[in-house]
Amino acid sequence: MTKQKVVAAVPPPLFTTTEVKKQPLHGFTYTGFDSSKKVVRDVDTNGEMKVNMLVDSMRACSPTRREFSHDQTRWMDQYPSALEVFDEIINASKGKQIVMFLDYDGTLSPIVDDPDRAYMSDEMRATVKKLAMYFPTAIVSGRCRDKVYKFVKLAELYYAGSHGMDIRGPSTGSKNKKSSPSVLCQPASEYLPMIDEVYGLLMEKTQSTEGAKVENNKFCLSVHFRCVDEKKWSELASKVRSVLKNYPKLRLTQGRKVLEIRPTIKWDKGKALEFLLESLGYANCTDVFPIYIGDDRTDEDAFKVLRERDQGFGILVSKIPRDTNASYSLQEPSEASLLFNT
Ligand SMILES: O=P(O)(O)OC[C@H]1O[C@H](O[C@H]2O[C@H](CO)[C@@H](O)[C@H](O)[C@H]2O)[C@H](O)[C@@H](O)[C@@H]1O
Repeated sequence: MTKQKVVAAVPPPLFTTTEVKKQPLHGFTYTGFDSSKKVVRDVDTNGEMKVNMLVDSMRACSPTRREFSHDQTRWMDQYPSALEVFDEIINASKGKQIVMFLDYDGTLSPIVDDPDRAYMSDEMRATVKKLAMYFPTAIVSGRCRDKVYKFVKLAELYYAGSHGMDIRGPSTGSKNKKSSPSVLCQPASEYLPMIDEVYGLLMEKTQSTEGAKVENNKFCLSVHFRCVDEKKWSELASKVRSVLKNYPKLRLTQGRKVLEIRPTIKWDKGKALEFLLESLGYANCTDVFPIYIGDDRTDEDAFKVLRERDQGFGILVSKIPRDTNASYSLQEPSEASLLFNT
């Protein structure tokens, strides 16, 4: 993208903390995929979600490549590789201000067994750094913001951690005297004590399930089952459910071999994208071109916002055909790096 004619980046205006209106409670909500690749939303009003339903969806969210191989060609026709249509993308963005939104895991770093070792390559870091010299660039991750910053290590970016519930702007100041960036948006701050409490309970409950790992992402939690024997998924699902049934203000969503627990507030990566565009002064702007690259279910909220705004587009990183609101696809993180260097 370095050859792209760039519209001068507008310096971001001063940010203020955003107040988010609290939404009514929805009880225990699960969002996931079924095997026919349709989005399923099962809300059990009594808070009694069946564990086997959750296990089914854990399986459906973890399909093997083999299961989908025959769909691949058709899917690639519908969601062409962003690398192949690069010129089209550049043409569509001409005269507009590109704003880049990048998911972390599975987009900038390859998926690995140990979430604490999901490092991004130096090459990818250099590429993102270059990108941020031309366009306002944000990392939008399910992870705790501090943790994702430790992986990315680029002070000039915007960071939206905890699925967008913790947003900060770039650090400013000289190399020797960096002024710490002010918090821009933390719509779920009142949930912190509850999240900490549930983290403790989940750690205790799941410690006997071999391979399970609970990650504290500050405003949300992850229960990883990538390293859990599939025969134990049901046991793990029961444990998670038994804790969550006492917390109707928390909901359960699902990512790549991970159960994600988060507040029921109506805030997601899509809202974070809108917040950042607004903060950058592009709320009602027609000449802005946001590009969002992500690999996970949670990135769909951002893809959807772009479709609804009819601005820019989403790029899904996936080797496996999936229903998506993105417009283009990439197979893996290394292709994202290739795209930026085209
Ligand atoms: O929004 P993201 O930046 O994509 O974060 C979503 C989750 O990413 C991490 O988990 C995923 O990556 C791990 C490391 O490759 C992998 O082991 C795990 O199976 C994946 O689900 C992160 O650890 C989670 O907390 C995030 O919610």
